[in-house]
Amino acid sequence: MKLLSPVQTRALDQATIKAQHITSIDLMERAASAVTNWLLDELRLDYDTEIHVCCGPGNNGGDGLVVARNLHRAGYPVQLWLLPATRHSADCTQQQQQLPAGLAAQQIDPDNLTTIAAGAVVVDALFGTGLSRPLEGTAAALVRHLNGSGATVVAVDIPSGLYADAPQPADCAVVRADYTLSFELPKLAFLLPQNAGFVGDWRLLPIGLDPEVIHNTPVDMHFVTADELRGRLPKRPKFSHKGTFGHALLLAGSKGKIGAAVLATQACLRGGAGLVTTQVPAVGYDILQISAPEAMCLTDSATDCITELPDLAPYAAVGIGPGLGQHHDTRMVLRRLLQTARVPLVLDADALNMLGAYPELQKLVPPGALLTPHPKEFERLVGEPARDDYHRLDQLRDFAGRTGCYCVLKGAYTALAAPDGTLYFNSTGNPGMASGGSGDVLTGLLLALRADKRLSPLDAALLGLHAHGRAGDLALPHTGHAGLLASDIVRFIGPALEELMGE
Ligand SMILES: NC(=O)C1=CN([C@@H]2O[C@H](COP(=O)(O)OP(=O)(O)OC[C@H]3O[C@@H](n4cnc5c(N)ncnc54)[C@H](O)[C@@H]3O)[C@@H](O)[C@H]2O)[C@@H](O)CC1
Ligand SMILES: Nc1ncnc2c1ncn2[C@@H]1O[C@H](COP(=O)(O)OP(=O)(O)O)[C@@H](O)[C@H]1O
Ligand SMILES: [K+]
Repeated sequence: MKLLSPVQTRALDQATIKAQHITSIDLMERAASAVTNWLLDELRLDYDTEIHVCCGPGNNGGDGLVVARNLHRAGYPVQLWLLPATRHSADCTQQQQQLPAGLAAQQIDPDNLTTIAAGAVVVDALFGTGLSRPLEGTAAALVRHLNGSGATVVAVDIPSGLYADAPQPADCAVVRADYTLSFELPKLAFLLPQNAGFVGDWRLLPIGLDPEVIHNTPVDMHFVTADELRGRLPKRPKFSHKGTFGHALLLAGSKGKIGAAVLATQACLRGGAGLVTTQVPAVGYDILQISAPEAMCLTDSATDCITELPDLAPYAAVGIGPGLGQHHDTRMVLRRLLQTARVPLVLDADALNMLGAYPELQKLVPPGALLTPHPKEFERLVGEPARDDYHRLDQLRDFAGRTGCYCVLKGAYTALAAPDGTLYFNSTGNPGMASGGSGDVLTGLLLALRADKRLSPLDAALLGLHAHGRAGDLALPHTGHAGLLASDIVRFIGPALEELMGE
């Protein structure tokens, strides 16, 4: 799915109106019907629930007016509140004029805000994507009042006061919604941790926006869904053999962190690599051979950390990082690897930390490599803390563009920046995955997909990120959130990949 800017969203509305020979009011009615149906079917409004609909002066307020009208006609006791404003959008004005006689709109008075019961439902239709400055005055007072009420708040399109694709100045009034009901496509703001407390649980409601216009709108950000990836993982041909899918080499582990090497190795095996060889320090030999008998094991001459780079000739891709440690000799191995590898690389964890600590190493990273930092590792990599989540995305794009690498930023909606600056947000995964080892599993899986010559670097990364999160989602019913371990993710990599396999 494309992530559109507010300007592009407006253009899409206009193009839809033109292409479908409808009016802007028709589109507003569609949006409001979708919201009304969600309130009735999903939130299961009760006839005795206290319901407040708060409307602003623009088309977001217009949506709210229609929701209030729909609920009123369906027999629900709606209290309708209007934000005082000097100018209203034409459609908002028209909807106000067409309110049914029995539904009185009341002006919001900042000095006398209505009491809202904790069990009430509030529909926030104050401001949508037309927000042009932080909320102040009556709007800000109302928002703070709503946020302190304990009511269930349902935001229409976007929580009022939140920008769709830019950061807020600190301490602005922004609605803290329990649910955000947006139309057709998600907004960048929904995907960033700093906005989680505002956006709540977000849903997309289809309103028939023109697919051709969406298709033709150029964007540099995507929210990647299962539908878009399904079929992009090639099937395994009948006469395939272990050489067909590539031989992956993994350099991982140090004393006390051989588990990271085990998890990454298991994930690489489950990710479909034809052959997997893992090099571990001598201390890891028995552990790896016992826990991943399908993999071959190279042992380093050093006991506790990796100090030798094997001959790379047999390998289709090389991964380095999980549990590696940052010993001087290990750093020399990383340097040699970066200098000599002619195959796809996956760099994670301590490999990234060493790139951060030694910028001269960073210059050696070959274009096309795949890097998988979490936010702290990414900060070390770029050597500068991000001001906020938006700035961090700018840094991510800049890093990918500057180095020619594919760089991941791990999190709830893991982002991937391609060298051309395009951002892809992953849509799978759950908070049960926020525990040690999940990232090691991702590295192993991505390594397997990078070793498969049939896949482009971009597809390998997108499929791997998706399947990793999906495997976590498939594991969840068996483990619960707290009980979800990285090894559970490994167990479900196979089924997750199977869902993406095409003809
Ligand atoms: N395709 C879609 O997404 C559709 C969107 N519609 C709705 O239309 C909305 C966008 O409507 P508008 O463009 O009218 O935008 P808004 O409803 O957000 O209102 C913008 C108006 O508020 C004023 N304003 C902006 N920031 C303010 C502030 N901080 N304090 C006071 N006034 C402020 C602006 O000057 C402008 O007059 C969407 O969010 C959505 O709810 C639907 O009606 C139809 C379909
Ligand atoms: N709340 C979450 N929702 C979805 N995925 C998550 C969440 N928290 C963590 N993950 C995923 O789990 C992995 C954690 O990686 P990382 O932080 O490197 O862990 P570790 O180093 O312990 O293996 C990442 O792929 C991340 O996207
Ligand atoms: K809103």
